[in-house]
Amino acid sequence: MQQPKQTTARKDFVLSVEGLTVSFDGFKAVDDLSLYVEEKEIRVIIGPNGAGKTTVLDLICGRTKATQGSIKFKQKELTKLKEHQIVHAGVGRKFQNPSIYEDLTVFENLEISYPRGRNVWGALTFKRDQAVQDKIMEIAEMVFLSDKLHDQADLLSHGQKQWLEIGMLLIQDPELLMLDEPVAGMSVAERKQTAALLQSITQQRSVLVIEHDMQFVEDIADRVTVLHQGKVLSEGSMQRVKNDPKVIEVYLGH
Ligand SMILES: Nc1ncnc2c1ncn2[C@@H]1O[C@H](COP(=O)(O)OP(=O)(O)OP(=O)(O)O)[C@@H](O)[C@H]1O
Repeated sequence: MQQPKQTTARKDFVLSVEGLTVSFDGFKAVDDLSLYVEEKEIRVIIGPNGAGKTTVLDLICGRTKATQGSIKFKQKELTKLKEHQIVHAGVGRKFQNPSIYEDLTVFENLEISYPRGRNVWGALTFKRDQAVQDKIMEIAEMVFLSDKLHDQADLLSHGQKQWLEIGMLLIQDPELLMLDEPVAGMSVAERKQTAALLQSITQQRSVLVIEHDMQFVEDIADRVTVLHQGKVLSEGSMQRVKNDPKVIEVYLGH
């Protein structure tokens, strides 16, 4: 039988996770997981609490080190890299709570995130040349904040803060964007706008999302991976997984 760890990642997958395992004191939070994400795909990971969803994102972004297995991003092995090297390779990660600078304006938050000015001093003192300005305008428009550019970030609504953080990741031009429950706490209108935002992001990039809101998942997902006890329980279109008796039993039926 062919072992997953010995297979070679296909070139057209932006992300190939194979045989990924992490044990915490003998407990396998992620257990021999394989997952393949295509270019420009929106993949949603769903599953019950404790299934290992957040741990998978932690492993991909290097926050948690794998016990076994491989994570290839465009042929580059991520399990050997440090968190900042993974960001540099083109993987952006948004956590559940927005980490924006509340006392800076929307413009300044985006400017600080521009790759040329990674630290606060560098970002605030470097010349605001036209290319940076143009990029900030483009991203602000994409994340529905062009009329808020000069507002201080703490004045934004919860949803707008989430969009700003997505904008701060987009300005770094990642090829893979990972989002942990991006619409939690958002209004219905904001959820719809976020779905549109993800569609526009995947014109150029791939997105990996953890989400519990099934309507949102249905609106955005190209494919859905259902995790259960650290393993893939089911995978495919939303239509397919929501009719899968195993998924209904452990997750959707509750
Ligand atoms: N650093 C850690 N040390 C020990 N156990 C951990 C650690 N991180 C996660 N776990 C355990 O691994 C399991 C998977 O957790 P994880 O947060 O990935 O689940 P999840 O699917 O994201 O759940 P939820 O939907 O509740 O966020 C849980 O049982 C959790 O307690």
